[in-house]
Amino acid sequence: MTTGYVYHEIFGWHDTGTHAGLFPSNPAAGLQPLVHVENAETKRRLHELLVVSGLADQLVRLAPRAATEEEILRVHDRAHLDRVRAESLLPKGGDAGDGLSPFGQGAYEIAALAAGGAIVAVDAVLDGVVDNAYALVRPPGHHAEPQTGMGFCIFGNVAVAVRHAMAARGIERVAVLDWDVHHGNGTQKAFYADPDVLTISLHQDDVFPPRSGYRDERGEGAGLGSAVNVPLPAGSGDGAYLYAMDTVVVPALRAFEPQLVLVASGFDASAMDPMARQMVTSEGYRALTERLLDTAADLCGGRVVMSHEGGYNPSYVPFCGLAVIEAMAGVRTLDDPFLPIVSGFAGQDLQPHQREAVDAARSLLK
Ligand SMILES: Cc1nn(C)c(C)c1/N=N/c1ccc(/C=C/C(=O)NO)cc1
Ligand SMILES: [Zn+2]
Repeated sequence: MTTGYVYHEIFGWHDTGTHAGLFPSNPAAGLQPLVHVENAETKRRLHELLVVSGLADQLVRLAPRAATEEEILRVHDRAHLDRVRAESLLPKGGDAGDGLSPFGQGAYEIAALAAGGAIVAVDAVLDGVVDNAYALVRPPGHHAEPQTGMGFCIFGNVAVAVRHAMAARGIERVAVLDWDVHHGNGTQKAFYADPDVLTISLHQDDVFPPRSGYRDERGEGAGLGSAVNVPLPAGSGDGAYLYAMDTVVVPALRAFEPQLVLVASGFDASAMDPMARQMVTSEGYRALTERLLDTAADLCGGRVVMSHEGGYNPSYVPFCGLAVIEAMAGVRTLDDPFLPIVSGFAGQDLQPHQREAVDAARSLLK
């Protein structure tokens, strides 16, 4: 398999600051300047592991380009784009829109490059230059809604790439699988009334955005049934995620018959992530990827494009990302040294209450 890879050092220059919008340093209250979880380090370390493992040499390097205004406006309102661009001109930057997502000067150009990176990956797959592709972009995008950024996201990278595939490349049906541990609310909202875009989100139940990603969020109007949500209980590990993949995601994809599959690929469902309480291991991510690729091979010539989202443990995200991209390229390089620890956690296998949660989601499939 030939796998495309998008990365650019400037993604590491996106400045998310030291206050996360709500927690400015306050010595009298014991608050030190924050090390923001959404920082460059985790993505840089994944990139460097791809290089050091030798896997990068087996990937087709794709240079990102900036998404144009027109491409961003296929998903976002003019007001959102203009506000981000205006605040991005300020020396101290601004916020993506929810007050929790600060950014520095020049963030507009970096966010446009992230969305454009996902577009470049889609074009390389649709042009047959590569079989599949991974866009290691930053800032993430899956929380960004048409009218506002949110949860560290400025523009909906995946949503912009979906609209590009449909408007500029004539693709008629696109499926998005979001395995980031947080609900893919932005992508869901962009296509909630669109029957030609299937959005599937696997996420820890009710973490972020608050009260978002419930099973009964299934789409609206012509789009009813085109959104699938699988909220999973805290503590869900490889067994629960693979059961959800096998009994909900794969059947939904087979029924929808997409011509292209995008993945909002976050690794914050991992067993070592600070932002949630799931237990997925690198081998769990590898198995999820293999199942997805097998399904995509049957449905759409294996056309799968992944765009990086969350994932905040700088030691473990690299090995989770390595496992996914190895599966995409069909090779193995370095073993995950943390695997003996995390795979040994009690409860990695499917638990009754997790089976019930997945079965409840499956019962709502159209
Ligand atoms: C709610 C709420 N209220 N307050 C006061 C705060 C500070 C709240 N959470 N902020 C969050 C919590 C989690 C994320 C995860 C993003 C990600 O990794 N997505 O993939 C972003 C912001
Ligand atoms: Zn996340």
